[in-house]
Amino acid sequence: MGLQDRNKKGFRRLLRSFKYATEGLMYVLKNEQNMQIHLITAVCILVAAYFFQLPLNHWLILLLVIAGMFSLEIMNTAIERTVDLVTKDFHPLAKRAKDIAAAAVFVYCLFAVIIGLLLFLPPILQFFQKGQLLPF
Ligand SMILES: Nc1ncnc2c1ncn2[C@@H]1O[C@H](COP(=O)(O)OP(=O)(O)OP(=O)(O)O)[C@@H](O)[C@H]1O
Repeated sequence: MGLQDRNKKGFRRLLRSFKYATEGLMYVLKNEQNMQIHLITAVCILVAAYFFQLPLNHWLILLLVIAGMFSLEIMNTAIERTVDLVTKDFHPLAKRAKDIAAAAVFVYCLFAVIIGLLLFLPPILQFFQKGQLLPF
């Protein structure tokens, strides 16, 4: 979209916004190792949720946590690139901004792990108590 189109409204602008958002998503997926790790982890978690036949409300919690994780990593990358745009030199404030953005992802990750344990531990324990080899 040219900068002159910024104030235009309508379906075409909506489509363009979608295209740019997709480009941003593809960039993060291609270039950010952490995002690739989040993606692989999310797939494993969803496969595990399927095998352990988690109830719908647990699926909804998992999906919310995964969506939050992805969104936060994307915002973290946006902040990193913005800081790089402002300065390529070492600057204490650049360090602060990047470290704080990374801290947001870290805090979310910690709570995501706690939520994952709370959701998966009961079915895992039940699975071993039953002495089953496979949960299906
Ligand atoms: N311009 C800068 N000035 C001072 N410290 C910086 C600067 N750029 C990066 N750092 C420090 O280096 C760390 C790593 O920064 P970098 O931009 O490489 O991100 P990253 O940790 O590789 O993130 P990711 O792996 O998610 O891309 C930052 O958290 C910060 O502490």
